[in-house]
Amino acid sequence: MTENPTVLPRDESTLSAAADKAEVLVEALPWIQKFAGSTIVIKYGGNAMVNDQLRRAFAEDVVFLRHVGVDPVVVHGGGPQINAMLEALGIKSEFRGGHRVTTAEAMDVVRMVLTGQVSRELIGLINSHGPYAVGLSGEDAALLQARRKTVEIDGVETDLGLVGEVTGVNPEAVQDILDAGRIPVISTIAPEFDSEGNPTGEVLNINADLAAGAVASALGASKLVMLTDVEGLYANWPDKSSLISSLSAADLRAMLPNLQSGMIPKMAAALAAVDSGVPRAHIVDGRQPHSMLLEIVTSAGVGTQVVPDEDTL
Ligand SMILES: Nc1ncnc2c1ncn2[C@@H]1O[C@H](COP(=O)(O)OP(=O)(O)O)[C@@H](O)[C@H]1O
Ligand SMILES: CC(=O)N[C@@H](CCC(=O)OP(=O)(O)O)C(=O)O
Repeated sequence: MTENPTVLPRDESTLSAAADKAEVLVEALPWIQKFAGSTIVIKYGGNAMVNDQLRRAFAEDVVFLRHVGVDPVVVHGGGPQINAMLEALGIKSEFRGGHRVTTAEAMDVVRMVLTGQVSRELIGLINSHGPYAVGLSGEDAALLQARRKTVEIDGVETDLGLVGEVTGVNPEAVQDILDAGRIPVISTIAPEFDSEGNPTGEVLNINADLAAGAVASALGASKLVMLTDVEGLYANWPDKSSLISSLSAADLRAMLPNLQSGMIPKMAAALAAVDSGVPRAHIVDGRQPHSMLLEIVTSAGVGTQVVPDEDTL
């Protein structure tokens, strides 16, 4: 007995739309070949997590990368989510030089929101595709070590409370998770160490961009991609016509003293990563679904990229 063949109606436009989709897949091939087997650190900023559609698209992109042989490492922020919780609890907080001045009271909230809320939600979304994501904070397996950070404001060294800068990364903690075929999701809380290298027993709040830069350097990542709530770095913020598509580490170093607010740690992190051998750092618009995947697997560079000086000679 023969089955009747199924005949699907096809018109020219359906066929051409299908061909367009195939083009996109084929365009991805050289990029997939280039990055298969390499580590890409993705910093997912709190401002790029503003709705369910974006969060779901992010999780899909990360799982896609993992399935085409890339080792994605997620370092997440959560500034707006911390703000909301501090406000609900009536705890005041302010930013200096792009960092939250963090009191002991605020630190408890930062730790709770980053490790107990933002990280858990992200892990849940990624794991809706399979058992991939494993959460860890900088406190786990000695992943991060930190010391107190101060910032210079108008020539004055200014204290930030329980805010840290990363002094060491233990990449094995992350590598073990990657080697098991899973996706590490990192919250940026770190134990404090004194100048003799002994733990003080305190934990510090680390800006997620700076932590992502340090993790990318320690892992020898082939890219650092930072998702935020602007298209990229503007030369004359807030003039939207001044978006920079590519700049060298030297150009960025010259711009750094004049940057403002959240762009200070973000671009410092991009520079530190490129200076320590990460071949590319990208700032992409996390408000556009799949912007991260587009940056990695297409030739249509989106946002701003920072390249080592030798690449521009
Ligand atoms: N030169 C600049 N180019 C782009 N954005 C800038 C610039 N200077 C300051 N900003 C501000 O930096 C913000 C991004 O930093 P931040 O709020 O810390 O983002 P995230 O939470 O994604 O880390 C932008 O929303 C913008 O308001
Ligand atoms: C010291 C410091 O500022 N820590 C940040 C940590 C979270 C973060 O960096 O979140 P985004 O990436 O969403 O900005 C904070 O408390 O907001």
